[in-house]
Amino acid sequence: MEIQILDKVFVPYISEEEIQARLKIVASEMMHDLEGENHVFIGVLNGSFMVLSDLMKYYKNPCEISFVKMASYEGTQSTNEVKQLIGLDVDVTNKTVVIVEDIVDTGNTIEVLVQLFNRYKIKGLKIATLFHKPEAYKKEIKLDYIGFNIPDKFIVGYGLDYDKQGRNLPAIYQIK
Ligand SMILES: O=P(O)(O)OC[C@H]1O[C@H](OP(=O)(O)OP(=O)(O)O)[C@H](O)[C@@H]1O
Ligand code: HPA
Repeated sequence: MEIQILDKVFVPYISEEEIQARLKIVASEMMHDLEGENHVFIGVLNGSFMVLSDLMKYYKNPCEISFVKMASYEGTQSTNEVKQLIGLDVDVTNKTVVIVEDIVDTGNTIEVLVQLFNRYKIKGLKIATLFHKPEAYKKEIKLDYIGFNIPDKFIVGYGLDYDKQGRNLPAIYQIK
């Protein structure tokens, strides 16, 4: 069923069940790769609050979890300027850092995050994202875990907003 958020109409795109099934698979891949490693998951607020919460319910290795807050989008457009609004509050020294994003679109945000974490003496850096738009991606940075590759169309739900609305939807909707 179509939904309206502010001035835009969205159509159902990826269901709650499809998201949860994919998260279980990604969590088990991560558990295999990170076994025995001292590691910390870093969610990128606001968008990643839902994916990190659900992903961690399926993730059984001992680990730390924290968040940073970055923002670059206004409405449906990237501003090309990524601001850090809440900084890092965990010691990442000698740990493997796993950045968890809801979406990697142009790659502007992830580029700033990689620069940020490379300033610390970390053991390694991995990037996980639930959604990725390969056609919009402008960077060379490798993404280690991708939930869904999607076309270059604006989506909303499951943490992702349109003008601050729609983050609470449990499924993903695509702009009509
Ligand atoms: O690859 P990019 O083009 O940089 O887009 C991806 C970023 O955009 C969104 O964040 P946004 O800046 O909208 O902030 P939010 O998480 O608070 O919604 C999303 O959560 C990613 O962090
Ligand atoms: O498609 C999108 N939807 C919501 N937020 C976003 N941030 C980057 N791309 C998107």
